[in-house]
Amino acid sequence: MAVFSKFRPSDASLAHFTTTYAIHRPLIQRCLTSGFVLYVLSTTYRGLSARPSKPARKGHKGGDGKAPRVAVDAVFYQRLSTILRIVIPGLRSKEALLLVMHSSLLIFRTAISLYVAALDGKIVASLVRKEPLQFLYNIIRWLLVAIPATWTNSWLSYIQNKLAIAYRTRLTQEVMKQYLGDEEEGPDGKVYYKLSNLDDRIKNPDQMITVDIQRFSTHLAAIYSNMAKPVLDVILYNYQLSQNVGAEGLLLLTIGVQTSAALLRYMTPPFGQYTALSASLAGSLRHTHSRLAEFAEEVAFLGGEETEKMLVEREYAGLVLHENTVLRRRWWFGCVEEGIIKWLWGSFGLVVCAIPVFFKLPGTSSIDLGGRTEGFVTNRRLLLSSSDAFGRVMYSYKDLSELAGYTARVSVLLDSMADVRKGKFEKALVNSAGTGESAKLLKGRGRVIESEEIRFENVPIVTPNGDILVKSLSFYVKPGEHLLIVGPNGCGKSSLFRILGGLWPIYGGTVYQPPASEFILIPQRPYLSLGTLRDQVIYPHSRKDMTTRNATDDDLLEILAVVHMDHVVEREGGWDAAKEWRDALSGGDKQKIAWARLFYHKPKYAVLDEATSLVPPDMEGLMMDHATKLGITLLTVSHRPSLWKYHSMILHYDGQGGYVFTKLDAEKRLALQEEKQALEAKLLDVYVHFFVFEFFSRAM
Ligand SMILES: Nc1ncnc2c1ncn2[C@@H]1O[C@H](COP(=O)(O)OP(=O)(O)OP(=O)(O)O)[C@@H](O)[C@H]1O
Repeated sequence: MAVFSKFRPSDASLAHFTTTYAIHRPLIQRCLTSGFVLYVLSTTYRGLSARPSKPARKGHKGGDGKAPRVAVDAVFYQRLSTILRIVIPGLRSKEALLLVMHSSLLIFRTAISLYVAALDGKIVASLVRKEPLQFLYNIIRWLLVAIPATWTNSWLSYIQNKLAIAYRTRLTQEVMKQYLGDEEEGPDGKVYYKLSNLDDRIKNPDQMITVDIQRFSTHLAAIYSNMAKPVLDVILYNYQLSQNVGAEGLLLLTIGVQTSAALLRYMTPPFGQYTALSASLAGSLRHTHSRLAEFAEEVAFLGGEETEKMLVEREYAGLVLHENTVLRRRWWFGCVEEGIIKWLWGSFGLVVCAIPVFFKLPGTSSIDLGGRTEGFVTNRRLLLSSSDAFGRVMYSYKDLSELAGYTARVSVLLDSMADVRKGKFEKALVNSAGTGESAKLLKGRGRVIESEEIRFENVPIVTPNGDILVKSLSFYVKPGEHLLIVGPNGCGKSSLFRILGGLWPIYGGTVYQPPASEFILIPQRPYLSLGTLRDQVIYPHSRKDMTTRNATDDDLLEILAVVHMDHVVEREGGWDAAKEWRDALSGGDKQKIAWARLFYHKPKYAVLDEATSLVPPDMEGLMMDHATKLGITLLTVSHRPSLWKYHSMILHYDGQGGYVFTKLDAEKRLALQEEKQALEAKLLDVYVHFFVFEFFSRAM
């Protein structure tokens, strides 16, 4: 029933307006439709462009100790563009090709949906008109269109997942390159060490590299189809709709939808911030668990279960509290969102679909019941798809916020690594570090010069938190002149090796040292890698490196025989046996394997940090003799006097910031030590006699 035609203009001007409008309607339609397209594009652009971020709420601190500043703002786009350059390195890259394929499929799918909407209307119209042949023909078209439709959907999901994997691979490769360094990495490397020891920004790089990068990649791959496709859909469906119901209806619909959408956007909680905080809290929980697994034996012997439980529960409670808060916000937001997107917009749509049924639009011819039904069904389908697409644009803002959260995590990782490589650290310093002479010293930088011998000239020993252990240290080690380093606990003996190994920054003076490949460190608890028994002896060499240097398994067996460990090859199931060697070998055996590693590599210098503390004295002598026989110069930290005789120089820290560097006469020093011990024993004897005498004389 065309109600519109029943209205009679009450005066001439209205009649004139209606006639003019009818004449110019095609132009008005075109203007309104183009205006609509521009409007959708500009609102989408504004929706995606930077907006001022809300300040982080009080008490919401990231697990890494900083309030996460996460929002869809300029910082986010700047971070994202940096990461995009990594994950899509060029227009000819595999990722760019996948994106082009993805976009083409998205357009193809929208075209199919438009065709299906029209077909749906035709099927219902043939039912209303009672045309069985037409109905059958349309059903066959329906079945035929299902073939490309299903094919496209499967391809879309396949390519999206491939994109996620490709992004993840690029990002992981880039991060690993920075984290573990290139092959020719100089002293700028060792980022994996510096990140956790010299900088406070990253608490759990493992979680960031394995979990956060994966989530970021999945979100980034999804966000493209979640945003690009709906925007395209909104434009195409609405264009088609404006042809069917008139652009005027579309204008009204747009005003209604945009007003409610603005309200919805205003009410959207900061999901990006929540995501970053969740990832950070989950990382802390994981870190606490992995520490427990790593130190299980120590905790078990100390009976620390209750304390560990408390620590894990505290981390878990923090995570759950946050997740529950997010869940509650998601719940009410879900209600509002569905109410507006599904129900309110649904009603707007029905009203728009009813326009051509109740009103005869100027410039259109009258249609029968079948035609009206066909128009209604097609328009309704278009509207449902369009509102669904617009809903997805709205939802994608939530996705975009979450992506902002993961982008922030990945960026912090990349930025911290870049800073650490440049020697810029962010670490809480001791109070004294900020004042006077200490502050001046911490601003300085020393030099490293490659040399045959080791020589420190006026080098300060400073811990990563700015504690100055020794203001200016000078000593040298010439090839063949073994150095013994002694001093009280915590005075900086091992720190010296950290400076030598390029792990700690040099704040002054000059360090002369041979390249890192000419050093090997044996700590008290040697590192055993994942891999075979052979890998433990030749670490960090690979089997290929071993073949290159013409070493065979028999040579390795001979080396193991020196440290009385040759029996383990048979006991453990051969050279190719792979297990968790950290648990399979005893403390002393681990030290012997580390010594075997030293004998395999035969470096110029060996740094021994309490490296014989767990082996019997006779074995200790054997190992030291063999090392000197191989021409290895030793830098030894040890509290055992039995090792003195192997060294010709001594560096003695006094624990107060001072030190003595001099020749070591082991015999004289031992004699003095014995004399000192004898005097101490005599003194003790005198004290005991004195106290016994005093006690009895008072008692009498
Ligand atoms: N990664 C680090 N961050 C901050 N301070 C550190 C770090 N590593 C070591 N330190 C500090 O540096 C100081 C010297 O440590 P170092 O390991 O050199 O002592 P040491 O003389 O070898 O002692 P010990 O004989 O007990 O092994 C200690 O106070 C220690 O707390």
